[in-house]
Amino acid sequence: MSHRHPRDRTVPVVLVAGHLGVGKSSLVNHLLRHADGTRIGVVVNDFGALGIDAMLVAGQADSVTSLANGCLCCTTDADGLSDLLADLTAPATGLDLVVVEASGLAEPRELVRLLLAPTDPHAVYGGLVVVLDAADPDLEQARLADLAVVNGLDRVDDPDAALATVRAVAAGAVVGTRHGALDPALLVDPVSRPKPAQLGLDELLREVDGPHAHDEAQSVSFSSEQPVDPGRLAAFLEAGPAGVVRAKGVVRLAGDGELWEVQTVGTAIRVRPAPVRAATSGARLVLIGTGLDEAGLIQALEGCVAGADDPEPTEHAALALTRYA
Ligand SMILES: Nc1nc2c(ncn2[C@@H]2O[C@H](COP(=O)(O)OP(=O)(O)OP(=O)(O)O)[C@@H](O)[C@H]2O)c(=O)[nH]1
Repeated sequence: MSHRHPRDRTVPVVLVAGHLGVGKSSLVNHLLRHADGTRIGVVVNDFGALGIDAMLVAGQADSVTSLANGCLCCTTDADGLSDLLADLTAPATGLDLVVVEASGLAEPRELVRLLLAPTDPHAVYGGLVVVLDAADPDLEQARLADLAVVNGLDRVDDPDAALATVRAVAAGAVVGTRHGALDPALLVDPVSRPKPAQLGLDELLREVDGPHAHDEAQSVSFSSEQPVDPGRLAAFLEAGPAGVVRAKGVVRLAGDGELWEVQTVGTAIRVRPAPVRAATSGARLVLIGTGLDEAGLIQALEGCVAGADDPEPTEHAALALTRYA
């Protein structure tokens, strides 16, 4: 995305929700510690609850704490949220991801509605992450999630059974964690920035953070010289392919021949006209997640490519996908 004009730059805003004590702060702290070059803005309603490591904190001004690794942490209540999000996603802040920890703010559903309000040109909805207790997952919340994080797998006898219970009801992606150790790459593309010669504080903290290492996100890349069938691609994305947390890329649609940018988080799909005429006659897609069946996913995507035997697309065929614009 770095080739785009700053006006085009959008920052995903991810909402983290879940019951009291389920591991939301652990997850947010893990993201901050493992941010590497990615600049994360965190919105909480109380710094104390987050308990950011003192070592990570570089400076504090009123309700904003700037962390030594370029991340920012802010406090607000629900009323101040939209103004704060507009500030945090403004190009001048240089943030790559904003995470809103929902505890105590409001109902997750309300917040999603607020985040989806298209008032801020730089913010894009990055998905609802619901943290669940592996020992007693709230299945109602699991249904709402774009990404359900089943945390506390170290505290249950049968982690696979805990994951299967959630997978049975979740529409979006499901990932298991211990101590909130979620790979940030599941939420945002890693950004590499020049590193100082010294170890950063986040790196130092990570050295002592060994047991909470995360399962690395995987990616599967697909490309085709031929355009895709919008209906089949939409059905593939809507089904929430197993293990896929995010998908992104550009696709040319059979029929109208237009080029679209596609981004998904769980089963939340977003498309927009590709901002740059990307040099593809067909499709380039990357699927990001855990436990991916590469061969199966490639095969499924090959099935979305328009074939010579397909009937002529109707005038409205593209709507199957472009209705998400
Ligand atoms: N054993 C174990 N403990 C965990 C795990 N995740 C979090 N904890 C501990 O559980 C407690 C609560 O975790 P937090 O991350 O503060 O939970 P929270 O959801 O942010 O809590 P609230 O902000 O109070 O809603 C802390 O003492 C954590 O260290 C886990 O996967 N396994």
